[in-house]
Amino acid sequence: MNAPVQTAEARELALAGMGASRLRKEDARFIQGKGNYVDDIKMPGMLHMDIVRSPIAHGRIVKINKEAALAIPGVHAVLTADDLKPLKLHWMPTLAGDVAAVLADEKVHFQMQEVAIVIADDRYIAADAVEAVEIEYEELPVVLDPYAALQPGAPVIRDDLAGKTEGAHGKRDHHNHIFTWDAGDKSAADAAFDKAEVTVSQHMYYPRVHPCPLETCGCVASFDPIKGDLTTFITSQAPHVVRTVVSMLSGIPESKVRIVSPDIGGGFGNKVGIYPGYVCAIVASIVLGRPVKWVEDRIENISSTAFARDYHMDGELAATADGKITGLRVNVVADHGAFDACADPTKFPAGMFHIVSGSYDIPAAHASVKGVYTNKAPGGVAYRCSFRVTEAVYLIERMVDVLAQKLGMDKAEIRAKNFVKKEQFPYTSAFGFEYDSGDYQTALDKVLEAVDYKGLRAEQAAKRADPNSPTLMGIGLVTFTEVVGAGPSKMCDILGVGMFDSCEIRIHPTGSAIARMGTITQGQGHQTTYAQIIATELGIPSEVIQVEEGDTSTAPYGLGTYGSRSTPVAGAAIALAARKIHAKARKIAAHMLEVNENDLDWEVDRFKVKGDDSKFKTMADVAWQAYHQPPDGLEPGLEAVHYYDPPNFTFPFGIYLCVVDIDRATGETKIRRFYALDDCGTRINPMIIEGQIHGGLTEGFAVAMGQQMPFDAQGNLLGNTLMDYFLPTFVETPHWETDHTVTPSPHHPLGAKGVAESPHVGSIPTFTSAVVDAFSHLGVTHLDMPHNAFRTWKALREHGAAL
Ligand code: PCD
Ligand SMILES: [Cu+]
Repeated sequence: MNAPVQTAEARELALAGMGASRLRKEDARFIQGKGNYVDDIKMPGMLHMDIVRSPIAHGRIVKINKEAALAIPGVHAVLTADDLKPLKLHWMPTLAGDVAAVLADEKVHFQMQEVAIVIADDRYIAADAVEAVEIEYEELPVVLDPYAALQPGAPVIRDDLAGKTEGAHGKRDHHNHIFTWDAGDKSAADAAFDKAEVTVSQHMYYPRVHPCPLETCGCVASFDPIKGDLTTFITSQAPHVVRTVVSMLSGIPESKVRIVSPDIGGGFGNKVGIYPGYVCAIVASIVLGRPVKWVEDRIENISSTAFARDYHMDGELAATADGKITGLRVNVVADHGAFDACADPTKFPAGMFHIVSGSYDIPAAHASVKGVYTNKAPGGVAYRCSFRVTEAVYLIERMVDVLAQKLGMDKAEIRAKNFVKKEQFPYTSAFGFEYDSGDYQTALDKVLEAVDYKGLRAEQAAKRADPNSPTLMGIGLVTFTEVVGAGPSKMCDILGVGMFDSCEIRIHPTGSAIARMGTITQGQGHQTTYAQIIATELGIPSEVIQVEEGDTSTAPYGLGTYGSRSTPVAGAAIALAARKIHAKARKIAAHMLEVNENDLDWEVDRFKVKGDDSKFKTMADVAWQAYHQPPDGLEPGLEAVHYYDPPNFTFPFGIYLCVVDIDRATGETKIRRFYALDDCGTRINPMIIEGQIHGGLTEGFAVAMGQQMPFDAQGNLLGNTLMDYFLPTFVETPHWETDHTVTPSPHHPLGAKGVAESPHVGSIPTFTSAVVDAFSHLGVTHLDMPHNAFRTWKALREHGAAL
């Protein structure tokens, strides 16, 4: 009997390649508790580190007494800044061009700052020893408000910068001023405002929040005193960058430093930076010659590792009387805490904030961001957003609503009127971004129809007409554009290393494969989706393609995973590495079939001789040949490496609509409906995309409806536990409806754009838009987040709408 003939479609399905909702390969180990996280790593002779932290937000260190701590049995060392000084490691450079104290040097600048470390036999002894370290402080006045910090007589936060009038990003004009960064054309924007028929302005505060991944930060550092090798397992979203920085700081050749990011329990930007704890654990391992583990607890994570946002924003729009936007002006005061430790591409101290013109064709625009020091923890990371895109999208979407309100126009109508039109792409914004592709109107129409927008507005009007309605109904609409995939090396670097990414693929003789990339999954499912790209490109089933990331000793150099850059950058590298292999495979197949390369057609998983379906060689046949008997003149083996430097960012977009019902008696807000349409170009795994959207929407819900990091007057962070800091569970999380359109990126080899951050960036202003919409008939133009029941109830009272 002949073997069953499989159609091309059947063979394609069997590959589980691009477009397939392939189940996550990583889940088999995660759901069985077989993940391997930093805290699962145990090494022979391993010691444990814990950190002594400042109880006050600002003060001088008068005295540190280690005696009692050192006397506890099992304590190996207590180290302070003075111990790090001879190694010049008591301060370290930050990604933003500032320096940050590794251990407080004479002064503490924020509550919970790292002051000393204790290394002991186990975590419990270390914790006891932390309590036993005696530190005397002389308290200094605390400044928490960035506007107050810029007053002439404000307390000096950074004594170490005394007299420095120049920072990493230009002039400093006050002792607490970090930088002022401008984008766009100020005089053009001013001229638009001078001529405007209508102008609106709005102040808004985007609160300080924390990414709060389930797994906190930590590492296991192991220095081998004999070989001089340093291996560190670390919760890092950018292991290669860590290797470079560790080598630069320690003087150990980069070839002797191995950084491994094992499984990571969520990153969300929190694991991009290099924290004092990592540096201290590495130093401790070098000093003691034994492996040292450090893992933060939840309170340490929320209070001291990177926060996000904390932007005080003023927006202004100029427009014609019929709603065409003619100008945009934005002023931001950015609270960076005590050290400028923002994680942004080097040349962008406010990240990609200048995407602030959004999805709209605005002819003249200017934005200015002023970074300020305060007595708070440093950070400023891209919490599920590609470097301050969240703040930018929030601002423009709020402003367009404010303008619509002033003009009495519908939210959807004013947006459609100002969209960058399909035929305008590639479109260069007033800030200089070249938007690669988009089709906003099609997406908007789809959403408005899906939710019956007219019907919703009619229902809202009826509710408003009824004075006894128990609820206020609000409809939020946001039409956002993101900028992800940092980035072209000519624009984006981290500490001088261009933001390219990489992929290496090796096909084995029997036709299975291993592939390694410079990115690192933290839950996104790269092991599943990357294999799908290779499967489609090379005709090898996803199932036999092993994807490995995160070990600097094996993976090619890459800049890591954040800013939704993996698909736009590494995803392209994967496709192009696969195409190099494909080109070689074609030569081998031609040799095997004794035809010219040009006489071959590629079909799913095989090269076929043109016009003769019976003559073909599959990729598996070719792989065997490559190792068995390659054609003369061709080297054996079948592998390729590709480093991809994107020509541009990608610009995914989305249209989100939210309906809320606010209880007029309690202020409780029910999310009745949330409809999210996303366009990320070519979709690799629709199921994973949907999961990413659900996760990002849930995090957006958390930020908009509950997350905040309030401080008391002394600088104590109130609410640094999960009792207080809002992490929605299944119980609080609304039901999400998802939809999509597909507008491929013209410059990406697969047409794919990043997607993971879109739902976060897009949803937050949608919630605010909905809540404010419920109050808009009362003349309310804006309400700051979080929209928790208490704050919303106060607004109901203030505007005479409470029952
Ligand atoms: N078109 C397309 C796109 C995409 N995709 C898919 O999806 C995902 C994603 O992707 P993307 O967008 O590219 O991104 P990535 O880079 O990878 O990632 C990153 C992100 O991611 C997200 N998501 C997530 N998830 C999880 N689970 N976890 C985590 O952690 C996380 N994180 C978050 C964040 S925050 Mo930042 O860092 O802040 O900046 S950024 C971020 C993957 O898997 C991929 O493959 C597909 O399929 N298609
Ligand atoms: Cu961001």
